[in-house]
Amino acid sequence: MTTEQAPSSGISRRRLLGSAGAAGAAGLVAGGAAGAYASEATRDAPAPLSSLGATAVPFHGRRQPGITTPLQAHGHLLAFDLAPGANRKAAAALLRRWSRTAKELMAGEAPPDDTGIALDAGPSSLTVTFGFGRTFFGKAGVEDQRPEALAPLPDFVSDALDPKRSNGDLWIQIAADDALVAFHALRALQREAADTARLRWQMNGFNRSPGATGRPMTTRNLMGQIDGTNNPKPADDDFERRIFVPERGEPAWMAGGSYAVVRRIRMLLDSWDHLSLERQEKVVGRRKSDGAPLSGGTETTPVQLDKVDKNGALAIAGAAHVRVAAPASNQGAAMLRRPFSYHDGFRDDGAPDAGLLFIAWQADPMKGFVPVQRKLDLGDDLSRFLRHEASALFAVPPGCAPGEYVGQALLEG
Ligand SMILES: C=CC1=C(C)c2cc3[nH]c(cc4nc(cc5[nH]c(cc1n2)c(C)c5CCC(=O)O)C(CCC(=O)O)=C4C)c(C)c3C=C
Ligand SMILES: [Fe+2]
Repeated sequence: MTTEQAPSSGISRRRLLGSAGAAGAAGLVAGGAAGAYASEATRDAPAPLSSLGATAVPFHGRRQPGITTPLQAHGHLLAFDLAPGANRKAAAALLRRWSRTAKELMAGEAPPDDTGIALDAGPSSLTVTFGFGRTFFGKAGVEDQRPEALAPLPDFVSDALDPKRSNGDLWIQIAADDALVAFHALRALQREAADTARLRWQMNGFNRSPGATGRPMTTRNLMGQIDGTNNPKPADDDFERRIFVPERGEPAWMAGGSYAVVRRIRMLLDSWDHLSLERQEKVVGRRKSDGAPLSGGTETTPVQLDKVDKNGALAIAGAAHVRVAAPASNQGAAMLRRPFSYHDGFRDDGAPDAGLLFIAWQADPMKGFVPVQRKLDLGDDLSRFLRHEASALFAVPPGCAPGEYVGQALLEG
């Protein structure tokens, strides 16, 4: 992952707290000299933010934030449909509003008419990422600009998709290390959709909070596995080529952008939890405790798919998830997986409605998600414990420069 995050120098949202917040703080300590001193201190010199709160990710840049940004603890995925009659001009105005607000919120600044939900907090690594779904282009009158890569994903045998929670004209991924900061952004952006776009679906997810483990670690999913180890790394020679559309790519407005495949994948946790540890590890091909491949070594040791044990059996079984999903088994197909776990209570049958909001980033879904999912669909031991319940594909344009908005080259090009 990149190191694009930096502690923010600004505490502008906290300064905006102003006298109302200070009066509240004073109320807590009213009644003596110490109280007067505390209220003065609260107004003029707020305590420094923790590094978690102070960390800001830049909104402007070559890439949109939220793709190579280290995973945050809280995520919201929102899909919108354009309202009837909303045309290209209205869509452009919406993207301009959304981009301005995203920039302010990511810097820890309060937008006009602020709801106050995130008062006191710093930017907390907030990222906001915007994408366009296949159905956007016809409605906005820019059909000729629709990328070929946005062709509908093929059907997969294991699909049990809910159309109401799939697809969408516009997509926003919001993520932050503070739950209130993330919800604050969601509320601000949803209010700004106003009459131009209506919410189609929303999914809420989470990851480990920074600082929860003794040292920084790859996150775990709800099956208890360390998940994300063998992701392409920004330092890899072919990282840019695999994840981002090349500068001379087609269509021109997508150069430097990426494609996000979003799948809501429910885990059959009751069945999974009944498997022995040995069986669980065989299904994945890695140790549960530390994520080390069953072919030996530690978490980061390269997987040896041809390694055999003393009995001549493959160390990583033929249908183990890491074998079937590996680039070596899929003519080099690779994607950057950047998921959130989710838990939406319990189903009528008593099973947890929980799993993974799987988000895969790639330069071309036909060279990333599609071939790998086809292979998994046919013979992956892990798939027996998964249900793909919703699916979407979005074109995520490159980042924008100060004064511009995301998608400007599409909507004004
Ligand atoms: C189509 C792509 C993939 C889907 C869908 C998918 C679902 C899924 N995966 C896990 C858990 C793990 N996946 C791991 C590795 C891994 N998974 C994919 C692809 C999909 N996974 C790839 C390309 C890889 C890397 C393979 C390799 O090159 O070694 C792992 C191992 C640790 C890691 O490398 O991240 C785990 C664990 C779940 C739970 C899941 C659906 C809910
Ligand atoms: Fe996987």
